[in-house]
Amino acid sequence: MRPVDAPIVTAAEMRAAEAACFAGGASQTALMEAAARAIAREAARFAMGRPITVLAGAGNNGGDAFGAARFLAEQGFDVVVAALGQAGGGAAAMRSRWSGATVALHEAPVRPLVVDGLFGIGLSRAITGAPAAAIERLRAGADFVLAIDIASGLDADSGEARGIVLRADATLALGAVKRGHFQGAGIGASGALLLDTLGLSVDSPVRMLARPRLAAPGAADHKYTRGLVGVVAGTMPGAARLAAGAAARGGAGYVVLAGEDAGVPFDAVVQRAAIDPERAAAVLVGPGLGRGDMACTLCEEWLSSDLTLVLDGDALSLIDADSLRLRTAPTVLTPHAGEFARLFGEPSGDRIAAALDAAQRSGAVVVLKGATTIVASSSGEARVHRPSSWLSTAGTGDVLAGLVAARLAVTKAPFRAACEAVWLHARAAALAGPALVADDLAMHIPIAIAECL
Ligand SMILES: NC(=O)C1=CN([C@@H]2O[C@H](COP(=O)(O)OP(=O)(O)OC[C@H]3O[C@@H](n4cnc5c(N)ncnc54)[C@H](OP(=O)(O)O)[C@@H]3O)[C@@H](O)[C@H]2O)[C@@H](O)CC1
Ligand SMILES: Nc1ncnc2c1ncn2[C@@H]1O[C@H](COP(=O)(O)OP(=O)(O)O)[C@@H](O)[C@H]1O
Ligand SMILES: [K+]
Repeated sequence: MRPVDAPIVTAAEMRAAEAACFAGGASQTALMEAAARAIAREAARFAMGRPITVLAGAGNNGGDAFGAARFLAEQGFDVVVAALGQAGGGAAAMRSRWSGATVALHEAPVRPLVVDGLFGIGLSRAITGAPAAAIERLRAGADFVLAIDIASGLDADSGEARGIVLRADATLALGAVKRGHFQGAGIGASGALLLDTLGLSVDSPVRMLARPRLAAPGAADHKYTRGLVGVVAGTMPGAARLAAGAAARGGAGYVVLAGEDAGVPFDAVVQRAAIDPERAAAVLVGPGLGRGDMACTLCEEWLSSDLTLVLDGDALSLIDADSLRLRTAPTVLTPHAGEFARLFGEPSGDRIAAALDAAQRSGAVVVLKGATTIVASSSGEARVHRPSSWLSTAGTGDVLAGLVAARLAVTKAPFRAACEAVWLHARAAALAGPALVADDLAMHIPIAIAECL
């Protein structure tokens, strides 16, 4: 199945869940048989009758592979297993049940479907030498690679490549999806992500972002109760106008664009005026703000206010992460990788862990943007989402910042608001389609909202 709202685990969390399952009386062989059956089911779908090469390493990932080969052969598929090393532990039992053709990895025949059971969450060092050469040869010749649990060569936590990676067209995650599927080289090397939980009970405060449930305004609502968003314009007023337009379409009742050079807003609900602190439910500071003296002063003024803030773009270059802890009102930060590194230091491999650390340190909700976007709260919750790569165009971050401010004004709940905004932003991108520009994105927000009512 395609995972939705699924927990995302580290290798250590996965091993703990497996251990709890065994402590509850389940046998390792039974779990591996269930895994093998699930892999054979998916492989059969992708093979469509074509010959299959199954790669089997020495660990349990290889055990899953030997079991899958047996089930596929029983269904009549032409299967060869290419093995690396001597299977031990539970994998040895699976190997002993396989009586079909087996060759060494370096002799693996190139076939249309390759099932990758070389290494899973137990990868402990870089793949180099003869196995790396075999991987390159097989990938070049295969039409389709199905990875068992995780593509071989990916670090299960950070998604970083350790030596060569056998890039997959689809990955069947076993038990739970892993952090490495969403990060680093794992973004490009996992292909379509599928999940079989194998009946394991896994929970985590880190989950895939699900479609939010939104409510239409109530009969008693008016423009102020629905939430007034203030957007502070600076030296590049176009960015603030874009954010204001997104905030207006994101459900805010009223949007005020403030600044000397704000220009004429192009949306009826966006007024050019000063932001009334008594009425503003959320204020966005940063898109196109500039970094000069004026921008510094504005930033300091808003930071010292007791208003809910979204800090984006230039504001993120003018603030100090630790001073945010002094704020009494909620703060949401929306940095891209460069802004994040400036504020909190270069993240180690695991960006999810880095975003959680940053949220804890600053006390703010952190939206770490990129090919995978992570929403992290200071209480240790995170939601992870992979939007369309067509978002990688100027101005889409301003749209997201405006959306966060709008959802904050509506919900008054920072983590929830950031999650809603990230989902709506990605959905609007999917609706806008290829070659989108930031203005198209804003136009599609109402359709994305309609899908959540
Ligand atoms: N527990 C269960 O019942 C279930 C587990 N499941 C499955 O188990 C998988 C985890 O299995 P695992 O822990 O055995 O580790 P795995 O990924 O097979 O690799 C370890 C082996 O590879 C070797 N090795 C590592 N790096 C290497 C390198 N670069 N080059 C060469 N060798 C290298 C390493 O050698 P060592 O480091 O010990 O020298 C060891 O021999 C998991 O992803 C899922 O598929 C599911 O079916 C659910 C049921
Ligand atoms: N490769 C990518 N795949 C998916 N989304 C991306 C990718 N690169 C950037 N994005 C998204 O595009 C937006 C860019 O924001 P940002 O870098 O702040 O740009 P800008 O400041 O020009 O608005 C973010 O929402 C980010 O998640
Ligand atoms: K694998």
